[in-house]
Amino acid sequence: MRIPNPVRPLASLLAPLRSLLVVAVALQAVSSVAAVVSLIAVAEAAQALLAAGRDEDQVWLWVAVCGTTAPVSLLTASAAVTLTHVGDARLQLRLRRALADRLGRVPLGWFARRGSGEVKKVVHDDVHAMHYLVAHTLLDITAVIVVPVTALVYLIVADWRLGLLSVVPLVAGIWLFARAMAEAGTKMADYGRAATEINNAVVEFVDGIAVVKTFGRARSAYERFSRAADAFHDFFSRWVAATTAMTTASQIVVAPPAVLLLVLGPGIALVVHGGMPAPEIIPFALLAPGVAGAVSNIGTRLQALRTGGVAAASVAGMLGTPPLPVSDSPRMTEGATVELRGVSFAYEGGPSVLDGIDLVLAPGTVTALVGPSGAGKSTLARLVPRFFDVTSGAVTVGGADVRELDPGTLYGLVGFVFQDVGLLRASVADNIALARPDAPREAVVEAARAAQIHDRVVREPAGYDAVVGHDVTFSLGEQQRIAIARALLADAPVLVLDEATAYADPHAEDAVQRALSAAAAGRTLLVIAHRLASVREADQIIVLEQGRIVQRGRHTELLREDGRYRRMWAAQHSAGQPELPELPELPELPELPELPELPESPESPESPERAALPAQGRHKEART
Ligand SMILES: Nc1ncnc2c1ncn2[C@@H]1O[C@H](COP(=O)(O)OP(=O)(O)OP(=O)(O)O)[C@@H](O)[C@H]1O
Repeated sequence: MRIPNPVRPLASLLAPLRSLLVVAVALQAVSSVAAVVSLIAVAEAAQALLAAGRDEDQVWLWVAVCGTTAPVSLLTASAAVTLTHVGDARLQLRLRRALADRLGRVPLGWFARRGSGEVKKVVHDDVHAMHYLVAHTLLDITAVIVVPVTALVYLIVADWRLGLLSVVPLVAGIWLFARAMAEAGTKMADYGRAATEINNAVVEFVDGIAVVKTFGRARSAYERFSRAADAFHDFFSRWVAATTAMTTASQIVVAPPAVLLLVLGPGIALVVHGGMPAPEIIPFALLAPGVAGAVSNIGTRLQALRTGGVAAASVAGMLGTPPLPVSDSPRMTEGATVELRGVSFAYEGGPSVLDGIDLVLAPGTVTALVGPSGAGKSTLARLVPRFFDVTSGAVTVGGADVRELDPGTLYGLVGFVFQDVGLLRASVADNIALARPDAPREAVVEAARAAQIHDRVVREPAGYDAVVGHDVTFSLGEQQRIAIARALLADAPVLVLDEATAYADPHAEDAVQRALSAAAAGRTLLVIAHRLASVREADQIIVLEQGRIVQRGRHTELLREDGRYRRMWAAQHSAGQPELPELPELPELPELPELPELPESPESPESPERAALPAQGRHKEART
């Protein structure tokens, strides 16, 4: 079996434990030698007993040697295992701390490309997978080497002819095992492919079960899984058939009966023909099976080494993730104006996603980002809290480039509510007070009221003490309102909201909009909106298309222009409101200058366009 390159990361991760592991391995070596010596002592005592002219002192001497080395072997083995476990506990703690530290310093955008499952696998599973390797495998490998070597040295000294014969099953076992593993090694990639195909088929089948069933595809999805399972079975059968003969042969030649037959047969012949005294055959009966027996455990040890090595490579890979560069001399900020100057951005190795963005977000104003799917709205919004660094240009908050701000300062300045809210398994109150754990309950409730989630929370018997995920499960819209409450309580002067109302139910949406308008007072608010109706009152609307700003202005101004915004508005209203036949007439909109003269809405005096829509239409605009 090929030991893959993960050995290098493994060695570097284990470097701080080197001296401890060296001592443990040395203790294990002593233990293995002592174990062999105690067997030698038994053999020698037996020979002394059976020898002509028995020397009783000699017998008792060997009994004493055995009585000493056996406990020494046990004690040193225990000490070695204790040391490796201590080292393993230290290593796990150190790795988990280092990983937590690194995860806290990588760009937030790094997480966007990875599922939480992948991060958990490395931080928990892979670190744990290294346990067996550090705590057990190193010692096992030491024993597998030291025991046969010590025994062979003794046997060769005792009788070189039978001693050399004892090497034969060992060498034959290793050769056959290596052949079996070489065969397995070439097929390892095929094994991985077959296993991945099954995985994908299962995930497709289970994840998409509702969709595939709805569209009558359950049978074909199941068939894909079935085909993958059959293919895996066929491959595995061929693989096992190809390697079984060699593996079995290697096990047979090192099995004690085979070894005894091979060594004792000629040994007895030697005794019969006077080539050696009969008692001298005893050490070979006792020790020769143990020499070759080491091979039978090699497979398990190598597999453990390989698994630990692969896990170490993942851990080392995550530890090697470049952290977000942090300025040595962080700048101070003044005010909460956000500015993007000549900003261009491309994801790593990808095409340009934003190009030449110039934008100023003034405190106390709401800026809405709109545009077709994939235009770059979320990307632009994420540049402000520095999920990613711009490719060129600069993003400034309070006059300071975000790259020159201390991350703590930046997150204190910029609050954000994105689509993936991520509530913690903690009480509702703790979830809301995440950024201000010492906030009084009244402040938490006030924020929840403003975010229109208070009524829902108090419907729970435990109210604000209900534990999310245990006592209460919130809908996506409710989760987002809790996140809004969290952002309001954090009271960051700049607030970035990505699809903040995407999941809100129609009844709550107007209220959330009002809460956000209130939150905007004095704040710099950047909102991504798919529903144009929700941002009609924004101070400026930025229309993005293919990463460029193609229009900017207020709602009424943009409707007057013959541009993307007006087409989007028309599309949303014609798609979402068949009851508004006049909306497809929007090309007539140059007459809109008349709009300010429309009667004011009683609920929303500053929104004449809103008042112009029939009440039922306000909630029915389709998303882009
Ligand atoms: N993490 C990422 N890695 C690589 N490319 C990405 C990543 N996130 C987004 N993109 C690409 O960047 C472009 C802009 O995506 P973005 O999510 O910013 O658009 P959007 O306007 O917010 O779209 P939507 O309205 O559908 O959410 C798309 O082509 C998208 O495929």
